Amino acid sequence: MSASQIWTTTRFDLDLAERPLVMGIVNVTPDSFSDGGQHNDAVRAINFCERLLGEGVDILDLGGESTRPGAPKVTAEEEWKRLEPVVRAALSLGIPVSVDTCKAEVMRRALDLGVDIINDVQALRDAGAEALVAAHGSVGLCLMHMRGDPASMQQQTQYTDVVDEVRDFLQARLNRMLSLGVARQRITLDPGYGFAKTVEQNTELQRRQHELLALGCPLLVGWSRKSTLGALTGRAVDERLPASLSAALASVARGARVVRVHDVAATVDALKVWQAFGGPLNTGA
Ligand SMILES: Nc1nc2ncc(COP(=O)(O)OP(=O)(O)O)nc2c(=O)[nH]1
Repeated sequence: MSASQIWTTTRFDLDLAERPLVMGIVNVTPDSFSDGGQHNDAVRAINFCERLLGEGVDILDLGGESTRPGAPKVTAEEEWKRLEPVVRAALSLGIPVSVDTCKAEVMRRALDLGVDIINDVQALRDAGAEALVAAHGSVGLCLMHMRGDPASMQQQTQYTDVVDEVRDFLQARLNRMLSLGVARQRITLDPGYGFAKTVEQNTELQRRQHELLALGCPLLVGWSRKSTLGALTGRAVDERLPASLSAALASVARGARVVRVHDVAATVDALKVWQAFGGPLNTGA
């Protein structure tokens, strides 16, 4: 069953997905950490969406503000000005469209246009975001772990046990949204690789990622091109495709159901081979 079929029938019930899904990153920003400026206007971003469709993407994730460490804040007006034409065009492509935003105002405008998923790296902590999403009964959600904001998060890496504390955070956010009536099958959870975590903490979280499966929601992960992969390989941000593919497969082997990536075609190929070779899903190994 394709991602679109899952969406039309069950609205983001990933338990029906027969394989890990590929979420393609479309950053309509001048300053994203790896592709900033490449799709920074509506025409180029829309063309990129169409290219990703041809490469086999399952979900488009549209972002209008960088979340890299130290990224400057963008107003809701500016963020939506960047996103609106791309959202409108992406919605006409017939595959699920996600908007990557922390702002309730941007969420509202995206939901009014009919986007399928809200992907919030701050797990709906903006005023009004919880109620807004809960009121939209069919929208899919990704709740991610981070601390602080892009300006402060890398100063907040003090954990007793990073995996336990990420799990406890996600459990609390999940419980909150369930208490507001959001159906569990609409929710994915994300450990937030690269957010308020050191290289060692990111790798520890990966090694024990399967422990997050106890939360009972599909995991969405985003390793693509991130600085931990650079630290492990010595590769610059534009040389991290092999590392990104390896990290995506490692995450899938430990239970991830959606991988959020820049390089869709390569990831689709890697997952095809992994699946053909009997790659188990959610092994927890
Ligand atoms: N759910 C989820 N969303 C995310 N959004 C942005 C980034 C950062 O990557 P990118 O969008 O490429 O960079 P930037 O934030 O600089 O635009 N990572 C994640 C992630 O790991 N998980």
